[in-house]
Amino acid sequence: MATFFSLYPSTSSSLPSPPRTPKLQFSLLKQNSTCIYFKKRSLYVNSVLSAETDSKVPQTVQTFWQWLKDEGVVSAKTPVRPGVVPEGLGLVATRDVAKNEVILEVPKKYWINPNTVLESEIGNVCSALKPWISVALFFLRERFREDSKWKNYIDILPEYTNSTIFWSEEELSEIQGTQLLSTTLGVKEYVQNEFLKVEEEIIIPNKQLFPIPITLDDFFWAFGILRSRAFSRLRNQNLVIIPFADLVNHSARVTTEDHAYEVRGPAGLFSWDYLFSLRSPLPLKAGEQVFIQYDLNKSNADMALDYGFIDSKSDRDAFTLTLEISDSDVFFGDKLDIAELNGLGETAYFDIKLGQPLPPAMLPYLRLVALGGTDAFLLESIFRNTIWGHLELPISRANEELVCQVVRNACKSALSGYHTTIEEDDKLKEGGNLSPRLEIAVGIRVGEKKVLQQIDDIFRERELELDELEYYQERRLKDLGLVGEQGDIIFWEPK
Ligand SMILES: C[S@@+](CC[C@H](N)C(=O)[O-])C[C@H]1O[C@@H](n2cnc3c(N)ncnc32)[C@H](O)[C@@H]1O
Repeated sequence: MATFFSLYPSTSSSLPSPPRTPKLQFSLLKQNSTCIYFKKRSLYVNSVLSAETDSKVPQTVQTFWQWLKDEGVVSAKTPVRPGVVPEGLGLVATRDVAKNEVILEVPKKYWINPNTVLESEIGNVCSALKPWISVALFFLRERFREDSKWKNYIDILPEYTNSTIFWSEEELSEIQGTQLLSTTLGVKEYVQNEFLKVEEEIIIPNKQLFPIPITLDDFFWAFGILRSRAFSRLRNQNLVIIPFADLVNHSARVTTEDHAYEVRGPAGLFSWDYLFSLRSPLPLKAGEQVFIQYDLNKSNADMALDYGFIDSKSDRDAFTLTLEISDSDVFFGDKLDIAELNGLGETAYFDIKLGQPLPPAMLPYLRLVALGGTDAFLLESIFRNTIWGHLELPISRANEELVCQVVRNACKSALSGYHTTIEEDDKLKEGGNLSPRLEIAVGIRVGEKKVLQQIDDIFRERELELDELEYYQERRLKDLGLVGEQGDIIFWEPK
């Protein structure tokens, strides 16, 4: 049966998720937080060209295409070919293609996943490794082998992308103050630590399997390849690279994600196998490029880190607020208990998107964290089953005011960490002519600032309404029938 999946989403894949980024001041609120470069194929052409017919398609791509033909993966009926496109390499239609028509099928024996590694010569030494690390080592070993079965494929892979993990210090300074910078540095540190571990435990003790030294840069290359090209959510496949299918580029014009399926079908002359089957989400004319949607849920920061480009849709602009119950809070135990009863923890992450309302649990969590003083009675165990309902509405003026102040201060503090203003960035974007990496940097920093501004606006407006809001005590009196129409308190006088 067909299974829905998309290019590697950060949550369900075996690839590591980026570490959460550092925090803002005060434990109430903490902050988290087109193009591709090739070593062997030095090309950057702005037209859509296709293999075989075009001398600009590098020899490596021609050889890869011939290999796919020889192996029977493609035939004269295959309606796409690799082509040079603005995004690097891509898939180009060789004839008109209907919407949802199957454009390619790749048999399972050409997929690269942790099982491929297990069945290889390094399978024994890699079996206990994290899936992404074993696949990374596999790629690196195959990359250096002249007799590799995968040589024709590995030869067409880019040397690096515009992912922020490949940026120089100078380029990274353009995202100063952003959550993306903290995430990027966190990911780089994580990858480096994993490399040092695997080098000591696997690579060095098994020199016969890894005769050519593997450097940290090599390891980053493999990480970048997996991060930008792995498909996931395929049945039982959290991390899989599908050569040929991984040439497909992303377009925001595609708004659905269900283009790829795992099917059973003929895989060669006499055999059947699982096939990775890709459909074109858009109708195409001959010569046009195939696009898919990589992941509707990724923020622009995720896209910049994983793929090295960002999308123009504003709801990709996001900022993650990290809230925390301080362990020095006298009510720490009760607050944690309440948070856990409601599916949250000592630390909670809230992804806020431009133009979207705040996540529903954010205000209750903020009120919980800020709860104290005369409101602390609500933390008593008799309220445990009803407290979250109370927290969904304002508790007291003091509590609501504290929440507003803390959020606004945190937003202001975060906004002061960027080295440019929204206006300056908007001007740079309008001017155009930015290098691909600067375009990402400007897009990310202006997007984050706009979200922070949006959060600040929400809590500024709330501050202005503090006198009009209805708080817990009034609601309680109303429930007891002790407040009149005008909000006046009805005193019960015994007859
Ligand atoms: C799965 S690969 C697609 C094939 C790739 N273009 C190549 O040359 O090998 C994903 C990479 O393609 C590039 N890419 C895909 N869609 C893009 C887009 N809309 N804008 C810019 N680059 C894109 C990025 O470098 C990304 O990391």
